[in-house]
Amino acid sequence: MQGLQGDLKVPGDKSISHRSIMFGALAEGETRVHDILRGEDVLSTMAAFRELGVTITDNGSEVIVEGVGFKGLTAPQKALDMGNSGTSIRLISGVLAGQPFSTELFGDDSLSKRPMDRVTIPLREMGVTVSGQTDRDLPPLHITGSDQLRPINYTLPVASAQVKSALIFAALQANGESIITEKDITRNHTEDMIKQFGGDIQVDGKEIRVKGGQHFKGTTITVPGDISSAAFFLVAGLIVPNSDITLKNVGINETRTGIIEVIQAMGGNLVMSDVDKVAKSATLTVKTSELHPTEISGSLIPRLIDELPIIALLATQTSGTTIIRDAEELKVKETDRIQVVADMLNDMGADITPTDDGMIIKGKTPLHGATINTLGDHRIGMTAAIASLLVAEGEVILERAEAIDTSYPTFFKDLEKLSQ
Ligand SMILES: O=C(O)C1=C[C@@H](OP(=O)(O)O)[C@@H](O)[C@H](O)C1
Ligand SMILES: C=C(OP(=O)(O)O)C(=O)O
Repeated sequence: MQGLQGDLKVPGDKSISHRSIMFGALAEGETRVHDILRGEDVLSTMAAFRELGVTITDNGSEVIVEGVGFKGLTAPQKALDMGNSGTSIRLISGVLAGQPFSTELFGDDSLSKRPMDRVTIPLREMGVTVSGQTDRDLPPLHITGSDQLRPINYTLPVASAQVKSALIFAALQANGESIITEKDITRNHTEDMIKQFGGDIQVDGKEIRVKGGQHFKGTTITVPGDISSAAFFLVAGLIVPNSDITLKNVGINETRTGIIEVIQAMGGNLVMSDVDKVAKSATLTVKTSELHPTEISGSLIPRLIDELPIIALLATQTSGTTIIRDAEELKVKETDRIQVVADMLNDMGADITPTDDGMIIKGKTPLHGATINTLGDHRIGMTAAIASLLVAEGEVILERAEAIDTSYPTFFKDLEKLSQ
């Protein structure tokens, strides 16, 4: 089998890209964003802020956001389309919490099945009027914010950076100091960015303190590559025979590097170089490796939550049984990623038992061709595409492959580059 060879700069981090638009809009003055991810989800965030009266221009080399400050957003003329993006709808709900006008937020079929009660419950406590569909507050959401928000002291019932970030955006507009306590530490890009925009936030382990009434100043942001996108090629490099690939400028924020720890625990040949501690990025080189199983659970889960579909594929090529626990959050992503990943890889010959909060994966299993439908989930699509590289018999037909544009529009071009 011909291996994957060469190097690649993976596209910008999706979480940081969303937030650079949001903070840029809420800051005073201009923000310039380099290497932003131009994936569908981030385009949804950009379109929403344009509807809220913010001028955002993309000249091809950088995105320029003309900040209006927390008081400068204007009521949108139409409902805001959040597309497929959980991050957009939940974080924007927190922004709108402090805006004294009404907004409707809606999304595609997948987003319309995702629970929003995790943000609406605490936002109501702060004084926001918000309603959704069914008892889980599914989208569409109708939000009427308040310019007299009460601060909140809230312990998150789920480990979710989206809920945490929505509450931080609301807290920044409240009358006083809020205390937000995490269930487990999750990605901290919102906290990092508040500091980059000249604001103040106190973090002590899982406890976060935020004062309302802050002013942010526009700045320049360079978005590092997305480790969640790099993950597909890290795994490909480890499991496709005769591979040796280098991924440059990959974000290595400590709240996102769970996959690196899993690869190391499995004995994978991964080398990190060119570490830039300020930009929080590095070069990662992987080579085809013999792997042994590990258990993936507890506080590691939020640090690799979006990588679990491709980690499941990795585990199918590992000699022994890999166990994933404590990952029930996977059920409320773009699809039920426990069931959909197990079904897809089992259809290709894997041995995966889905459980209530994870998977039991027995390896190594050879994989064969199958028809796979992404069901509109980008990470399912990319996992299937990498799995197809191992298929010796039959072919993989990928239906609804366009879902991949959500987070990685140049995925197939990059795969082709490494396949030459
Ligand atoms: O805050 C963010 O940018 C994200 C948080 C995670 O979601 P949860 O907060 O629902 O875990 C992750 O799955 C998503 O892709 C991006
Ligand atoms: C879960 C994801 O994104 P979101 O929640 O923003 O839709 C993801 O990118 O895997």
